[in-house]
Amino acid sequence: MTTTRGLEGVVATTSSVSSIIDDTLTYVGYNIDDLAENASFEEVIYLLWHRKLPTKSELKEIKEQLAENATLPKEVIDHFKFIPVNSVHPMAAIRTAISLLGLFDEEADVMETEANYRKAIRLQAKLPSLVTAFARIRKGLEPVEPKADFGFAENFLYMLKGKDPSPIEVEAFNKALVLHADHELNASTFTARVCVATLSDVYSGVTAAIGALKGPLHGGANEAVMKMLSDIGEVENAEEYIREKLANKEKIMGFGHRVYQQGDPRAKHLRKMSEKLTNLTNESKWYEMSVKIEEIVTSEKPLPPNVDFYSASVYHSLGIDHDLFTPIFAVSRVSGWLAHILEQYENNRLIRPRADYTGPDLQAYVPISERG
Ligand SMILES: CC(=O)SCCNC(=O)CCNC(=O)[C@H](O)C(C)(C)COP(=O)(O)OP(=O)(O)OC[C@H]1O[C@@H](n2cnc3c(N)ncnc32)[C@H](O)[C@@H]1OP(=O)(O)O
Ligand SMILES: O=C([O-])CC(=O)C(=O)O
Repeated sequence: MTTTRGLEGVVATTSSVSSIIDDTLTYVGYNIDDLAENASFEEVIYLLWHRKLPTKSELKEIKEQLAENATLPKEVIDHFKFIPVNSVHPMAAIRTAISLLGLFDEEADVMETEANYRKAIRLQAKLPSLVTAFARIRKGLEPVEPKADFGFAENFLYMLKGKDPSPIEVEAFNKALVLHADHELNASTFTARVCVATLSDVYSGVTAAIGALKGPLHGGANEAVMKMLSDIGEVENAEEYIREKLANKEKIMGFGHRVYQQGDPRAKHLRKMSEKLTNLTNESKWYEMSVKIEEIVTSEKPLPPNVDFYSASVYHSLGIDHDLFTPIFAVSRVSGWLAHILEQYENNRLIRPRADYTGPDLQAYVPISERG
């Protein structure tokens, strides 16, 4: 048997959802640059789930379905009042809350295609409500209901802050949602597919995926980037901080990628948005510091920034708490997880690789009475 550490380069499935070929990312054949500049997140959800862009009436319908399904069961809101909201990480709270949501869905274990699609709508609609309700309850505030005439990005910011966001905030947030929606067989999506390939349910798949996204080598990197920027504090401290980390062979969060060789095509969109937003908030130091870090890292190593690097200063400029950055990633990526879960069910086979055993040779069992 040959082993490939971290499954690098292993092709584990076919998929028609998204592709990364020669450093170009496409969703169903549409270039990410095109989608980032032009598409609403709702269009992208539809695209990922149906493998085609929606018509006007299909877009209207999915928007209505998302709006109708955004309300959380009272028990799920109430449970936030009984957990240590001020000490748990929001990703842990959201992971548990998604699992809890499944208990209130009568169709949770109905495995028919139509029922799975209805659950996908419910999960996509409810995740923003969950994240924003958690964020408000821990501050002693009441959750805010979404507005019927707001789109997905606008409603998220509205539910989070309780006031109407500005057009530039909505544009930035929509772009971030579009850019994070899917990414071929990344670790959390693979986790979701492994889970549901046992014919487990959609809620289990999404709960498992949230657990995988939480780690700092994956989605958790965006929060870690903001921690690094905050630790550096001022642009002039960046050089010494980064060079010392590199000399100690420590990882610089937000850099490197398993698949991209030349760079992550999503990063440039977030970089542009970071420049725009930090100027507006009179905190351009976060953008300037990020650019400085990029210059230093790329002068030392072939490690371009990934999607998590500039998203940190974008979310910070939108006034979002730093520990909500990864839950926001989940609010977007759940669309991709659900597309892959539905695809996995369509043509399922158990995912079960092998391990190359490296433990001791065959040993005789020694009874406890004869052991020290
Ligand atoms: C949405 C996302 O998930 S994007 C990724 C988000 N994660 C991060 O930003 C965390 C920082 N980056 C990393 O840890 C890695 O680049 C990963 C996890 C993204 C990809 O990892 P892998 O393909 O497994 O590469 P691996 O971790 O084996 O690194 C290969 C080499 O590059 C170095 N390297 C990789 N990333 C970094 C980094 N960010 N900073 C410094 N060195 C790095 C490693 O130290 C290693 O060096 P070595 O060969 O001298 O030991
Ligand atoms: O593809 C990966 O390994 C990680 C990533 O960039 C993503 O999930 O967006």
